[in-house]
Amino acid sequence: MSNLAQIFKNQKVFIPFIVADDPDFETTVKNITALAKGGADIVELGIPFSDPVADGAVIQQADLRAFEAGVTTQTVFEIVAAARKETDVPLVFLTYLNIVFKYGYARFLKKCQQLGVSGLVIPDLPYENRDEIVPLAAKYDVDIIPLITPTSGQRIQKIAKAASGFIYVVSSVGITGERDSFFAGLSNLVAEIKEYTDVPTAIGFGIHTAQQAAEMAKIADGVIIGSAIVDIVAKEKTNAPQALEKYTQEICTALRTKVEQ
Ligand SMILES: O=P(O)(O)OC[C@@H](O)[C@@H](O)c1c[nH]c2ccccc12
Repeated sequence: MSNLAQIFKNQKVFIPFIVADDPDFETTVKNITALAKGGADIVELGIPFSDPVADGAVIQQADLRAFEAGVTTQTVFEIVAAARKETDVPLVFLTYLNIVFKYGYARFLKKCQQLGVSGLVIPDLPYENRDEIVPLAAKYDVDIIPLITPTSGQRIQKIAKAASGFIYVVSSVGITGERDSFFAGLSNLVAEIKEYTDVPTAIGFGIHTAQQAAEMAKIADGVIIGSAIVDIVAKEKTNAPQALEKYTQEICTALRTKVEQ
């Protein structure tokens, strides 16, 4: 079982997402540390990309702020190295494939291994193209986290069977951003995945309140929140670390008490 999968063994898992270098290097390092302190089990760090096709406005704006700060893939690795002096929280990257390709697959994966980045979520890598990176990633102990969406249909079985780390279950059809309702068949979708694999599941897309997080944790093994957190970073700027720690505590309390009592 991979390091990431192990994290899901004992409790519902919370995975907050932030964009690297939004709004700057130092704040990102502090934000990662604050999320860990607040109780995050895994931090998902987004590598800014010029064509983030799966992202809504909030994350697109965050990518632009990071570009203004001059972010490169190298900067993102430096941010992780700096954060690693403060925290050993498990990390995964959210990255579009081109960033990894451009850096060089082996070079990128080696860096991940050195810095303790345990997985990559690559939204524009379809199952059918996984051989592009999955076998190489395995050599560096990096899980490529597959996404399953409400439209995955016939492909669910093969995606689930080939998964490692955890499976990212997309809560609704569309792009990232806060929502008030989710795909109605979500619990059936997760149940179907569970027929094929023991690899844990985490639901993301649209979740922003503690109540929603608790509901999702009844369905899956973990919950991912991005836009709501990125929004806090945008509003609080250099005060973001405190605000993120508090928000993370609230979500973790909702996941671990309401659901499991
Ligand atoms: O922002 P939301 O709706 O809370 O969704 C999580 C999400 O931000 C994060 O996992 C993510 C950011 N960009 C993505 C692109 C594709 C899939 C997932 C993501």
